[in-house]
Order: sequence, then C-alpha cells, then structure tokens
Amino acid sequence: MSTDIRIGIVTVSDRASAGIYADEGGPAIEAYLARALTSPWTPVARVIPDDRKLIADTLKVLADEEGCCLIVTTGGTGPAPRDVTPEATEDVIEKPMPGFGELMRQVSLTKVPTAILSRQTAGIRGKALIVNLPGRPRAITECLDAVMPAIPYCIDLIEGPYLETDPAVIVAFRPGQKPKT
Ligand SMILES: Nc1ncnc2c1ncn2[C@@H]1O[C@H](COP(=O)(O)OP(=O)(O)OP(=O)(O)O)[C@@H](O)[C@H]1O
Ligand SMILES: Nc1nc2c(c(=O)[nH]1)N[C@H]1C(S)=C(S)[C@@H](COP(=O)(O)O)O[C@H]1N2
Repeated sequence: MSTDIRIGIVTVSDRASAGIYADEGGPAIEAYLARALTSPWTPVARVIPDDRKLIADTLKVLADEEGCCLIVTTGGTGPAPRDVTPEATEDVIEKPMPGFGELMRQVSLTKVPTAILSRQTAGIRGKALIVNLPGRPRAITECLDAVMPAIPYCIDLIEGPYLETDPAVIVAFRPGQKPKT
C-alpha cells in the first residue's frame, strides 16, 4: 500500500480568498476525506479567487507537480458571471467524466431545488481525477456521499494509488471484489 497519497483541495471563492469570510469549504472537504479514507494521505490545499487561468494553473500544478491523485474543488460552479470553475476544469482535463456531475446534481436535487444551477463537472488529467463541488459548505457532504463509492476504483483505473475507505463511512465499490463492510 502506497503511503504517498496526495489529495488536492481547492477552494474557489473571491471572498474566502480575500479574507472577507473564513474558508469553510476546504476544511470541510479535508474533514470528510479524513473520515472516509483509512489509507494515509496528505492534503494539498489552496484558496484562490474565481479566475479561470488561475484555477486552471492551480489544477495543473496539483496534478502534474504535486502528484495529487484526486483534486476536489469547491465553489464557482453556478451561473454568475465570475463562476468559471467548470470551464477551468475543462481547460485542463484530457477526459471528461460526466457521470460525476450528473449523479451529484441528481442527489442534490433531493436536498435543494437550486441544485440544477450547479454546472459542476469532473474529469481526468494524467493520473489525477478532478471533481467540482458547489460552494455552499453543506453541499460537500451531500455530493461526496454520492460519488465517493466510485472514486477509489476510478483512481485504480488511472493507475493511481490504492485508496482504502472506512466502510462505516463509505463502502468503496470495486467490480469483481466483495465490498468490505
Ligand atoms: N469557501 C466557503 N466558505 C464558507 N462559506 C462559503 C464558501 N463558499 C461559499 N460559501 C457560502 O455559500 C454561499 C453561496 O456561495 P456563492 O456561490 O455565493 O459563493 P462562491 O461563488 O462559491 O464564492 P464567492 O462569491 O466568494 O466567489 C455564500 O454566500 C457563502 O455564505
Ligand atoms: N448539494 C448541493 N448542491 C447545490 C447547492 C447546495 O446547497 N447543496 N446549492 C446550489 C446553488 S444555490 C448554486 S447557485 C449552485 C452553484 O454554487 P457555486 O457557484 O457556489 O458553486 O450549486 C447548487 N448545488
């Protein structure tokens, strides 16, 4: 089992990056993953404004230089003029993974009717899976609960490290393997 698992956590928010409010999104993602993953891992966190080039450059650095196998973003997925996280994600991914956005919107719609306003997406860059989450901190658990069961196998398929989860929190599904419960 690799101990060199690095996970990028990117808060995209003009106000959090300017210190107008404290970032709750990044710490919520880190806390969620700390509960869900039993494999040792290291967070690589960034808090940046809603700037398309800066978001794209940050994702590239986390994937290519920091060696993150998973990068989770929060914020900037809506329709407002400065919401460009999905565009920046599309700028850097080699393979879109549309099922992530589809499932997260579907599940989020059971929580909030404005879930359809999130254009959150996901995709693969090299050996990194990039997943967008909405900015509202409560969206983090709502969305990660839905997609997390498929993330370890996705990372297996892109030749990343083997992620193990705590089955009491998330049961990782790997086809052909009996789920650990
Ligand atoms: N990183 C965050 N930390 C704490 N609260 C947040 C964060 N991001 C968003 N929120 C909360 O969710 C609400 C809705 O998010 P909104 O879409 O306005 O923010 P954003 O576009 O992600 O960030 P910003 O407008 O600062 O660029 C915000 O008013 C704020 O209360
Ligand atoms: N699970 C979940 N999804 C959600 C929400 C939420 O509270 N929970 N908020 C919605 C709202 S109100 C907006 S505007 C969009 C985009 O949010 P963002 O621009 O902060 O990323 O996400 C939507 N998706």
